[in-house]
Amino acid sequence: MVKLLDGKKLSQKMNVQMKQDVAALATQGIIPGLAVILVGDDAASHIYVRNKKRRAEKLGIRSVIEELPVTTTETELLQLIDQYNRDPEIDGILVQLPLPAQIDPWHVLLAIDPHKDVDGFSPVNMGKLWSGRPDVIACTPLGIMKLLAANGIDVAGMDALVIGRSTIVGRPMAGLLVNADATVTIAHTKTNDVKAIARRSDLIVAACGVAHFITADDVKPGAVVVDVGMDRLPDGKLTGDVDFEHVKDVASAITPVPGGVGPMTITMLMNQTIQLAKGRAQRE
Ligand SMILES: Nc1nc2c(c(=O)[nH]1)N[C@@H](CN(C=O)c1ccc(C(=O)N[C@@H](CCC(=O)O)C(=O)O)cc1)CN2
Repeated sequence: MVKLLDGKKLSQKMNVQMKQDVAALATQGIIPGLAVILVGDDAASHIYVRNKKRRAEKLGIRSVIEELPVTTTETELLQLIDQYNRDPEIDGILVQLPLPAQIDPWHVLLAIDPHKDVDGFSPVNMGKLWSGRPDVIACTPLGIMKLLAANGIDVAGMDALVIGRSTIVGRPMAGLLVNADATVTIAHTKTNDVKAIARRSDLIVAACGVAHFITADDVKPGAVVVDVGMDRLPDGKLTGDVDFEHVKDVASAITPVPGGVGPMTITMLMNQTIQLAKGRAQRE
């Protein structure tokens, strides 16, 4: 029987601990603070940001949502980041991606104080991860590691394939897997025969943004399959990079879309905001 890696269920379970952590911080006079900056009109980003706000409210985290027009300049955005870098009641700063073309995401990542970089995308935090000394970690890959661990899946010794080399998922995912003693291949658009690599992998993390890219023929029997994709079928239905209906008959464990990796992303964001607030409590 295939094991369903249910991110919604694990998120609900983690809510209990997070609420306790927030209550404990409150006794020290600390309310975790999260600043979320959204530039532009991307419809999906607006939904994600709204969900982050709701989730923060439920947990007792103070969230500040900045919705900036699509015409915002890089200088204006960097000034706002600087304001939150200096705000003692803000523990985490997140700039929702993607950004409009006039803003260079690299400049944004350099501007966020690494101690408040709740996304873990800044070069300091990415460097720490790849140095085997992780601090703040990108939420989606961290959520995947939690989901695997919560389901008793130890990646040590596994041949793992990460499809995609983005800052949000592929690169930090590979770093986490290496740190957990997996042998990792990162595939990208120029990789020769990614499907052949998939067929010999014990773990596949698909983050390529192509609906149903991984089919049952690409999966070794018993492999673990993690789907980070959020793609739309021609009928508008949300699906992933993995052909779930057929791959579930070959894999030993698999994440659904929706309800797998996605919910864990927001859960880890909340958890890391709380962890950063705990750091503030220790310093004060
Ligand atoms: N600064 C960041 N930008 C972006 C990140 C990020 O981690 N940091 N990740 C994504 C978007 N994202 C959070 O920001 C995100 C995407 C999807 C989900 C989610 O819960 N998905 C649901 C399905 C939702 C739907 O029905 O459309 C699921 O998979 O079950 C959460 C967070 C890009 N930008």
